[in-house]
Amino acid sequence: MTDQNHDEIPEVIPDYVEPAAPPSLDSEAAEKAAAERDIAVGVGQTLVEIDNLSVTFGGLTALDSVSFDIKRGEILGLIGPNGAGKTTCFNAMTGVYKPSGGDVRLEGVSLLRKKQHTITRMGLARTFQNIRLWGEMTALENVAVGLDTRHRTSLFGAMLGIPRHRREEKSTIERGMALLEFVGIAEAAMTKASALPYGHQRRLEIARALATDPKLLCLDEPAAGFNPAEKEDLMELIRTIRDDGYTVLLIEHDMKLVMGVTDRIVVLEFGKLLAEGPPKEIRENPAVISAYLGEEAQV
Ligand SMILES: Nc1ncnc2c1ncn2[C@@H]1O[C@H](COP(=O)(O)OP(=O)(O)OP(=O)(O)O)[C@@H](O)[C@H]1O
Repeated sequence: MTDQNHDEIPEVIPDYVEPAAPPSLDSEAAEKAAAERDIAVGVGQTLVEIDNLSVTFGGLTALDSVSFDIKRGEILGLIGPNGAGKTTCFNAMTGVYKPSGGDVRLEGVSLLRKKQHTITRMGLARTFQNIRLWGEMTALENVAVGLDTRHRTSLFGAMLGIPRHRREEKSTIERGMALLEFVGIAEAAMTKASALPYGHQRRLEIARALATDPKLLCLDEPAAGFNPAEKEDLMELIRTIRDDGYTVLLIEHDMKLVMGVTDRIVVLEFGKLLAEGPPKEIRENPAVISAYLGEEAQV
């Protein structure tokens, strides 16, 4: 949904910041958090195809025949001025909005007409611009909800306490704790989500999305409301997530963050694809600069 927080609008395109070396991973936490995943298989292959995707709201075309690919193992930035169609694109990909045309394919399989929870199970997870956590549940319980989407025990099996259910319960706690550790908030595992500091809530959202073991993690403005130091930490976390074998699609208004963390960038303007390329190229693209200058002039 459109965010009217103009504090987040970049001052045109700031100086390019060369990405720092990735931090070392806590390999034990990473292994528990993603025990069943084939890490870094097929890096660089097409994971998601956005194919002539269109979304209309009444007379308004919010997304107009947009096409781009997301490659396995990359951090792809999705940027554009306010109202360009970024969140609409996320919503069409994740089954929140029904596209009026085109297709979205994950590993060649169309996501159209699939329910949101089916799309999650197929491997597409997201966070929201406005944090959506279960406020009365602890941080660990919030992550457990994500992990539950992967369990195979039937309700009947759970009621009978069959060994597989007990194993799954134990692994939920272990993997949940590993995920909280992975995003850096393990000490807050037993704290109610609503009582967590804002930055921890953002990290918890990411942990909950990772709990579904996604092939693609979509982050919608994860740095909104962060101070510069928190943004630096977030960039490090996003790189760590990518280096652990996940593919990331990132909507973000903060240009320093986008330029510093992404491998490639797709730019939307007025619902259309404006440009696509590596950060250095995008930063120097006259059409992109003028799109942002236009936005600045409107502020
Ligand atoms: N549910 C909706 N009903 C009607 N119009 C909508 C809806 N969602 C989005 N729009 C409109 O579609 C256009 C694209 O909005 P969208 O939120 O996707 O842009 P955005 O690029 O994510 O912007 P922002 O950076 O401000 O979040 C805007 O004109 C917006 O007002």
